[in-house]
Amino acid sequence: MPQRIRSLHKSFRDAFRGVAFCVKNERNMRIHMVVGAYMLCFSPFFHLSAAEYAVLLLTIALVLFAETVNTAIEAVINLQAQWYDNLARIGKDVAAGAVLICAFLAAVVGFVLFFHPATLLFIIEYLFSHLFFGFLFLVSLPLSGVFIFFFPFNVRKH
Ligand SMILES: Nc1ncnc2c1ncn2[C@@H]1O[C@H](COP(=O)(O)OP(=O)(O)OP(=O)(O)O)[C@@H](O)[C@H]1O
Repeated sequence: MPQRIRSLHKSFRDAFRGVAFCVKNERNMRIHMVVGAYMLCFSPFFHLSAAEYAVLLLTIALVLFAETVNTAIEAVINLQAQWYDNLARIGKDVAAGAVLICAFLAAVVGFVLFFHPATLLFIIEYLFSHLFFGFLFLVSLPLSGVFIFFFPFNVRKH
């Protein structure tokens, strides 16, 4: 493999490893992923426009971005501050605050795009009348819980 391709391949591999680290070690990351996945799965019921889909995708990406940057900041702070340190606390609190702001924004976007009581009722009826999808939805709930709280099952932090 030529050197340039190899270095491109390596940078992608490193970036994927970073994302995988967040998914394995950050429960909040898994919560954001599950919520984002449900939003995308149910979005066809809401007949979103292209612009609304763009807002939805950007919002999901923003929350995942904030969580990954928060994880990176935590790791760098841990490298420097092994013990209690006021600046370390401020750095971690501010980074967590950035995630909170993005999650709050995502909740508002979700409310604006998806709070249509008639459509929500239709979805419930749909899940009851289409047993396959109803079954899939029911099965997805405990699986999501297991993914959020128990994944990756046997990997220790760091
Ligand atoms: N070295 C430290 N010195 C002072 N306070 C700290 C230190 N490490 C962590 N803290 C405090 O504990 C909080 C949680 O830090 P921790 O490293 O456990 O992050 P976390 O629980 O993984 O956070 P998140 O849920 O955002 O990923 C921080 O927001 C900070 O207030």
